[in-house]
Amino acid sequence: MSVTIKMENVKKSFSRFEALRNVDLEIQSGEILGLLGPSGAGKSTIIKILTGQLDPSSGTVMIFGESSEQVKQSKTRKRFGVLTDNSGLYKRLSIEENLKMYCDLYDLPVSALDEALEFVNLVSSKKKKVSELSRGMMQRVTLARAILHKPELLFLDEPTSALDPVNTHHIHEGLRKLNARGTTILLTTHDMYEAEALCHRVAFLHEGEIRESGSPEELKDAYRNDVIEVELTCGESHELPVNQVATMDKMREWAAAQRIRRVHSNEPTLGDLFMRVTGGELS
Ligand SMILES: Nc1ncnc2c1ncn2[C@@H]1O[C@H](COP(=O)(O)OP(=O)(O)OP(=O)(O)O)[C@@H](O)[C@H]1O
Repeated sequence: MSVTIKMENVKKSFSRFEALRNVDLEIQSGEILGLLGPSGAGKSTIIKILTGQLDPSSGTVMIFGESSEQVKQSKTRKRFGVLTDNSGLYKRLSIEENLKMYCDLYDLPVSALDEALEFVNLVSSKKKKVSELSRGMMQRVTLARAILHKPELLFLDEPTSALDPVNTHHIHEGLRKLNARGTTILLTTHDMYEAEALCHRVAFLHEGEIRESGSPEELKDAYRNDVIEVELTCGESHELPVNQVATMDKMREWAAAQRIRRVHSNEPTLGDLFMRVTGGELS
């Protein structure tokens, strides 16, 4: 595995406000990394810096082994696909006409358009004008545009925030397939289920700093409190340490008297970790 993205000591200030304080982030090729954090944490700022829409105030940013300055001058940007909230679509044109323009720009066959529309579940709506689309449809068109040229690296700023569960599932399947074909993906999300379902690694960003990173399993292990919660039929609830003889004795006693209603493992969710890392500022 090689390193696709490397950010070292990256700071970004807007006037006197420090949006990014000291970001170190590495993404390996073939990885799906989820950037999690409350509103205003700096997630979009990181994506904008990586995609050349903003310059960092200091620090180094390397993508495919090139500095962010070199990337701006080279053809490397064609290796990216980007989805941000800025759609850049022509409202008076249809979905198909908009995407056709991008096919021409990237010198792609029209078959690429159909494949991308299939990916976002919009084949039957391709004649619709962009001005007539719902927010979720618009989001899917911008996603189709981002993957049209089969990029090696995909930046997705909240890719499913406006989607219903069926389309979210469809997009997740598509992203997994793209990743299986080798696409590296950096996505931001507020949806902890999405993070857990899709990401090999997650990084928690808070107040412009990465506070924790690792695979969802590693992070949950690190924060696990080794207790089980036993709910009894009388309504009482008891927390007991796992792997202790006394716990097993108690469980045996309750089981013999048929007093156990439910047993919970108390494994923390990514949502629990988010709350701990960010001090409970869910957005
Ligand atoms: N162009 C700008 N000028 C001034 N401040 C900015 C600018 N862009 C972002 N900020 C500030 O930087 C901080 C980080 O913003 P950013 O958009 O990166 O957050 P975010 O984590 O993506 O939030 P959200 O989840 O709400 O999209 C915020 O406090 C925001 O107000």
